[in-house]
Amino acid sequence: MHIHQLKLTNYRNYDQLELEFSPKINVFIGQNAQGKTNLMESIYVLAMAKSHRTANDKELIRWEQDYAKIEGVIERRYGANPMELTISKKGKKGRVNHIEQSKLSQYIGQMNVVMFAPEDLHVVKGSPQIRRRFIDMEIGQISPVYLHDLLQYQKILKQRNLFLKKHQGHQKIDQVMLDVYTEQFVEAAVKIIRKRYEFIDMLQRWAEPIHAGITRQHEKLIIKYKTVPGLKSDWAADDMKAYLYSKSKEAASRELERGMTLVGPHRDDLQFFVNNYDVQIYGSQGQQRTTALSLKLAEIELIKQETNEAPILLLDDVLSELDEERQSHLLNIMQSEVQTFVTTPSIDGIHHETIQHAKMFHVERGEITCPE
Ligand SMILES: Nc1ncnc2c1ncn2[C@@H]1O[C@H](COP(=O)(O)OP(=O)(O)OP(=O)(O)O)[C@@H](O)[C@H]1O
Repeated sequence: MHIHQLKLTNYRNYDQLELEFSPKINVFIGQNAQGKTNLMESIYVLAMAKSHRTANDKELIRWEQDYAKIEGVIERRYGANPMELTISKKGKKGRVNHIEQSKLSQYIGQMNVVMFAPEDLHVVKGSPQIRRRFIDMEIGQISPVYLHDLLQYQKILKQRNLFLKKHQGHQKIDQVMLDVYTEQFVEAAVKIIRKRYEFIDMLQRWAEPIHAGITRQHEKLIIKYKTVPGLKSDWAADDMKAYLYSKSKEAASRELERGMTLVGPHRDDLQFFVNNYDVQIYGSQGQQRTTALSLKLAEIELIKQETNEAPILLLDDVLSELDEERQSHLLNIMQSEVQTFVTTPSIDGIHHETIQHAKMFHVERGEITCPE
């Protein structure tokens, strides 16, 4: 799959912009704060209806404007597919083939992107929140219904937390009401946990050989999903629900003391092991980068497997952060059928071959020019 045309209206520092891309490699060169990340973000938002760097959609609208619009023509195996996303203060609307989608979960998944930005290098070392976000965004791409389930879970969690907060420190509470909340909570939580187990399992299958390849067979990468302690991945859904219900019951008095839900997938995490030691604690910076790179490359393969088409790869300011060997692993991918976008302040630190056949663009103060 590749994006052929992009049109931006009132998006961040772009007033009006129309571009045509190469189906292979596109390189955007520009100084700081000129709009390189904004452009990459717009392609990501066109696919995901969500930014990778902010949860506040209003930030995407050009200052003093009422709405932002991103339009793109996506070339797929079976033909061209126009997509359009409008972001206004009232919300977001997505169109595919000029038809408005009643739900954003129907819109997402039509176009697949993999973003590799400097913050992804922190997926190993950073907070659990970064890793949960990573899992959620990736599953969302291959299974849009997951995003719907996740929203549902967050809604129920919020209601249960409100109840606990309201009764914080109270001796007497409406036990029947709490049980109702807990039942709904468990039902939604188990859906999330099962999908995450499934995803991590697939990711592991791709990431392990990729990581071994990058490290010339010196390192074995294991990804471990940390969810509710004691819960087992091979249990049937009903057994998981019964277990989570009993764990919630057990935690109820502590939850009432603290005024929040203490057990559930909102506290999940990932752990990465290289040759059996925890990379987060013992890994060198280089090993953490290799792990992040293996995860991204695995994501590409996983999306290919699930959708039968290669996703679009967005490399925002990361190439120069990787040494020549790691760059060349990305280079191999870029030279295959993956359309790639690269941003960089200068081409000096980038492997020469990578950009030899690329389409080059210059970014300056919200304007993009293509010298050819
Ligand atoms: N909603 C907005 N409306 C107008 N301008 C915006 C908006 N949001 C961000 N900007 C401007 O966009 C510019 C930042 O662009 P961007 O983040 O793409 O930088 P960049 O070219 O990737 O540079 P760097 O390499 O430093 O990340 C800043 O000048 C910022 O003020």
